[in-house]
Amino acid sequence: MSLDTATAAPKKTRKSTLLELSGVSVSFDGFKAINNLSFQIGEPEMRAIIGPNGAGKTTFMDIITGKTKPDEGRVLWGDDGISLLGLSESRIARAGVGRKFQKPTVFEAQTVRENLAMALKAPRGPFDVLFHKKTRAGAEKIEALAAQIGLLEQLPRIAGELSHGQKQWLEIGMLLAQEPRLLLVDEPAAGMTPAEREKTTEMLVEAAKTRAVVVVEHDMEFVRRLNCRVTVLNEGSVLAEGSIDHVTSDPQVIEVYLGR
Ligand SMILES: Nc1ncnc2c1ncn2[C@@H]1O[C@H](COP(=O)(O)OP(=O)(O)OP(=O)(O)O)[C@@H](O)[C@H]1O
Repeated sequence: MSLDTATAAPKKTRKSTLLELSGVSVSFDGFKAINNLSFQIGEPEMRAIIGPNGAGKTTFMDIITGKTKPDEGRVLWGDDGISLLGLSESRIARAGVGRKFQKPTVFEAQTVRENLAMALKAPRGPFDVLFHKKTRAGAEKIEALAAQIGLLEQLPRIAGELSHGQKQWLEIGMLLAQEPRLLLVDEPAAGMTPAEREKTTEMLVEAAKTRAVVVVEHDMEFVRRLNCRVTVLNEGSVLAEGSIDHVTSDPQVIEVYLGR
């Protein structure tokens, strides 16, 4: 070992943890939808979540965004490990958690440009008032975002005229405009053509270079192309975690999910 290597500061080899859930449980009418769940994601990182219907995937995301408060456990966020449990949904959104639901929710009567402009100007948070003022920097940012989501040519179009896939990308762009540190994406590939799926993969992989991205998806080919660590949920807990090859060869995963 050279002197230089020996005296150099230790290299940061691990991603820092952005979000950590530990021992989280939540029951609905006595039914444990989430059962002693522990989960960690770093920044940046891409993570896929798979699991059978009713495994708790939606509830897991609802807990992160503050829509559902757990009965037990901890949900810690950011460099200082602050608890998200006492925070409202809009406060959590402002802290940097963005969520993309399965159904696209863009402003159909506005153009693609207007949709992105509103998202850029909007204070972070689902119910905050939208207001906007045109600036040169804003126009450049809109174009950069549109390029990122493959909609540069579509900027003047009314969002309602876009294809399903394009609407999904527009919404991803609107979320990225808010610069979330964690982006939660629910079944992005649903209803998309193979070409659209491929573009969506590229977009998410790119987004995950600078932030944490959690993708809940049933389409295993799509998950494989994300080329990331996979967490398998079942009955509200983590059943398996690791590479796609690791989890898809796990006999328990095959039994509860893949072998259906
Ligand atoms: N508000 C609620 N009240 C009662 N039960 C609920 C509620 N929300 C979820 N559940 C139940 O908790 C379990 C987990 O549901 P969840 O929607 O989180 O699963 P999921 O993995 O997202 O399923 P899917 O793949 O079908 O979307 C299910 O059995 C569901 O019926």
